[in-house]
Amino acid sequence: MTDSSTTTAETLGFQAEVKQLLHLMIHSLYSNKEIFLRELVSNASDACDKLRFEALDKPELLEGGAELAITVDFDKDARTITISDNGIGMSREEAVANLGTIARSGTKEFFSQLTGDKQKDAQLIGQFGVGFYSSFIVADKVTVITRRAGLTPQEGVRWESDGQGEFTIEAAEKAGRGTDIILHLREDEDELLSGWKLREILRRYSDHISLPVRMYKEEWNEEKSEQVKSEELENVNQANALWTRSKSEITDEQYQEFYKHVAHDFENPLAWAHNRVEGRSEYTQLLYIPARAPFDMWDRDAKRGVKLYVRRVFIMDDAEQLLPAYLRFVRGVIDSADLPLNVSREILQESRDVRAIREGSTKRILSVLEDLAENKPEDYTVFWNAFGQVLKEGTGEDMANQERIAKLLRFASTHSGEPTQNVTFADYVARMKEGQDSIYYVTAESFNAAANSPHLEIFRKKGIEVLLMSERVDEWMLNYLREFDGKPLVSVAKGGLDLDKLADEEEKKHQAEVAESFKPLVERLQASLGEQVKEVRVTVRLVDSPACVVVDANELSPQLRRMLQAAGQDVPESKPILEINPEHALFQRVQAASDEDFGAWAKLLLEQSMLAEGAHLEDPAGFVKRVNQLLLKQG
Ligand SMILES: Nc1ncnc2c1ncn2[C@@H]1O[C@H](COP(=O)(O)OP(=O)(O)OP(=O)(O)O)[C@@H](O)[C@H]1O
Repeated sequence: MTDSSTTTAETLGFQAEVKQLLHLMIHSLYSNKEIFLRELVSNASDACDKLRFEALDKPELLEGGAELAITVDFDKDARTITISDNGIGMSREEAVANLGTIARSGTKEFFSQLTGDKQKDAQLIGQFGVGFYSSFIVADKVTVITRRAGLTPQEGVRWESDGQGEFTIEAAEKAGRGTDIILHLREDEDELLSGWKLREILRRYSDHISLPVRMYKEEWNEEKSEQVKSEELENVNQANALWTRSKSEITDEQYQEFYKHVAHDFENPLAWAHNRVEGRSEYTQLLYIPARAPFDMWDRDAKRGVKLYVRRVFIMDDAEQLLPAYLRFVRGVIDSADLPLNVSREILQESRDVRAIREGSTKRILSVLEDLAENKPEDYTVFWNAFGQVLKEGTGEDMANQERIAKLLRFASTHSGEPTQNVTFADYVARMKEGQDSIYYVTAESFNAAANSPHLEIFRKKGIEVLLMSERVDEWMLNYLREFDGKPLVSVAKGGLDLDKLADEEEKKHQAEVAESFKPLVERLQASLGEQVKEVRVTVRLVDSPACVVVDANELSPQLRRMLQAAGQDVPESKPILEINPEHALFQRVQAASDEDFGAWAKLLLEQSMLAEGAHLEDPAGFVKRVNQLLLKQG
């Protein structure tokens, strides 16, 4: 029994984002219009993969033919191109959901980024993936006739739209399962109505598809003096999965096209690794490093991971267990010879074979990145700019490979003073001063805050390089990454800086004298600030600034504390240590102040040090009042 809603014709509206996508795509992707065929053949191939997978449990789904294939045909008189597959097909509900909406996380945010500038938007749209909707680049009407595998011929569905904002859907009889996509070409697209042209596009874009892509054979007809189609189908692609071929038979272009298919990207990848692994676990990997981050990179729920095949049979997209999360930018295929065909996500989590694949693939990707960094530094920069922040997560997530990951990191530093992240730990170590045994860094909310931190003053004076870190992930990374090459990573804003080895005798003597002679001042400040500080002491860090705040070496850095608080976490109370530079001219004033003003000075020194460090003051209005009070005393 079928209810009326599944048999009658209905006109439905596209989701607002689909309308927007269609409009933008038609206008910005026109110069790339041939991609429609790649997208539709790609979908057809995915539909066959899904059927093959579902049929593992329900072989009856393959009724009427187990040989899966894609057929491309054209009709000069009707001015149509038809792409047919005998894959999984769609039910009425699926057709409405899949061909009328975009069901992907982050879609709204994505559309809000579009600027109206054709070139920029074309890039963004490419990044988003246009899929089925790319049909409307060349067609002014698209008809889809589809039947879900397992349903009867009467339960077919006909979907049609002119891409303007609505589509109709109604019941239709369809003899075989699968999907026919019929493109009614726009007026100027007649050049596509040619067997030669379509074959050329298919070979270029779809040669790697593992299923046969077929077209009707054509022969030259003397009488008509034109190519005439015969009844016989022929394959136009190689029809064996690209990763199963041997490397020497595959051109760079083929690798690149395959990447576009698996990654739904428009741009070429930066690098790839193609290997057959034998031994404890047997599998083939074809893994790619993209050149740019997908729009939903930072969305934790976004799909990620590589496609899993078992002995050429597609099992699942986004098999995130096959790679650690910090390599979630990697795209590609892993084809295992060991896993059972009915493997589920749950089984993947437990499987020893999967663990072996994950370890092997991780090592492989790290080698690709090392190779890129060494031999193609410009490409590595592209990679680093797109994915550096994600890779940093690996320092905590993958302790076994921490050292290798650390070598791949890039930082901004006081050496150039530029925000560009291009300094390696090895560069830093090579520039370390005589007697310097630590790698120094500062963390702050922004590059400027880091670069202007007062904590850097003594390092600048002594010409010691400091790494400038301002990404959220840095604090997290520094919790795990404690040293490089046996040299500890030390925050310039934490603990008592041990710069002794870098100071000459005279300096040391001078420091001791200063500390001694300003003891009463330090005690007075301590008494005035009381519970607000943990300690007041004379600094060795400052040159130009009067004071700064620091925390003990074992405490959370103020930057991390703020991040945790912003994320709603309870963090234990901690009081700052106020370090003063008593030789700064300001202290003449402080020393000379009346008892009443001294309190204001003490508080002001603490507050300005906290501001410089990036903190938000508890009582900003009180701070302003104190500044004004003391400014007025000047005259
Ligand atoms: N030939 C087909 N057979 C069965 N289902 C299909 C077919 N073509 C499209 N679909 C369904 O429509 C959905 C939407 O397709 P569309 O091409 O817009 O996006 P996609 O392939 O999921 O992703 P992308 O936009 O990245 O290509 C697919 O996920 C699939 O479920």
